[in-house]
Amino acid sequence: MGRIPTIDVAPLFDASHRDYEQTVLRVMNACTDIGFLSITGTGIPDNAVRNMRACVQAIFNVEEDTKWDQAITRENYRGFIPLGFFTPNDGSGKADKYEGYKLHHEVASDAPIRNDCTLYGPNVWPPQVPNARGVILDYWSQLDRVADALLRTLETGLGLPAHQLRDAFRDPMTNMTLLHYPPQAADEGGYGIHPHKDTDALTIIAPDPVGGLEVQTRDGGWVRPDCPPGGFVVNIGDMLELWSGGRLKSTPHRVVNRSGQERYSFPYFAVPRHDVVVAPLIDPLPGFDRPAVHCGHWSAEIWRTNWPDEAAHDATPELGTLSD
Ligand SMILES: O=C(O)CCC(=O)C(=O)O
Ligand SMILES: [Fe+2]
Repeated sequence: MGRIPTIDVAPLFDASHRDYEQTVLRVMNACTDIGFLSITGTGIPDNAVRNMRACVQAIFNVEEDTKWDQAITRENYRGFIPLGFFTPNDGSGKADKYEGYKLHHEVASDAPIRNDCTLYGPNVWPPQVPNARGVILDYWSQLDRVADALLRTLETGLGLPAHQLRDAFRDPMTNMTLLHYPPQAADEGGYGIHPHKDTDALTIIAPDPVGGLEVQTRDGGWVRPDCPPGGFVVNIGDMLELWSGGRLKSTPHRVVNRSGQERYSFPYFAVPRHDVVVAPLIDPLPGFDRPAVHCGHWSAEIWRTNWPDEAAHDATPELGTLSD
């Protein structure tokens, strides 16, 4: 344990590929070991990522006032999260050194699913960057395709019925955070993002070449993914850990931007439909005992407890915490 492998996932898009089974095994080994992997061979064109990065830079390259005017609200977790808007939930009171822009799976304002769960809806697209909607939704659909292939891989690897995981992602609560991390001085404490586990099922990130993502090994050290240009970093979140009864690992990670340059990131967080209840689909590992998570309730609690004056209570799902 301790190494983040790079895996060519091209065979995973074709179950009859002669390297399909071997590639499934390699992905499973990474996900049951460190819980992180770098992937190549996704078929995502380089210019989709390049356009996305330019778009994210343009979104943050506006007056500070604009960001506060278009900030997220308690009712709608979409739009800017200006620098220092939230303090981390670890009680330290130290704000993470990033600014963000929150997006969710795009749903039309008259879509029937909004009657079942009010968290669904259209995104707030930044009016200052007119091509943002097109560029981001194009990139998003590419990642939907990659996430689907990875979920099929995990179905195979865990011995689950075909589609058992993938079916949970029809009308998903998948979301994305656009992130801008200003450079941190060498003697400046704190984090871009403090150590945490992802609470979703699966995260996919196009790493910024300036670096800064660090992943905890089981012996407590920190390693950096060595992701080749054009590749993506994938990690298992708490929901897949729970579904797999503890076999797939949700691993703490953090961001420290000591590159001296601006860092931009846009993680895609795959989250199931609102009415999906995540619970082990196979016998849990000995000692793995966690309550089931209702995705709609979980999402609503994430929205609510991000506000520093909102406390978690007994019904708040136990996800993303570092104490096991
Ligand atoms: O910016 C990154 O590379 C990682 C961000 C992250 O871990 C998160 O948003 O959960
Ligand atoms: Fe994360």
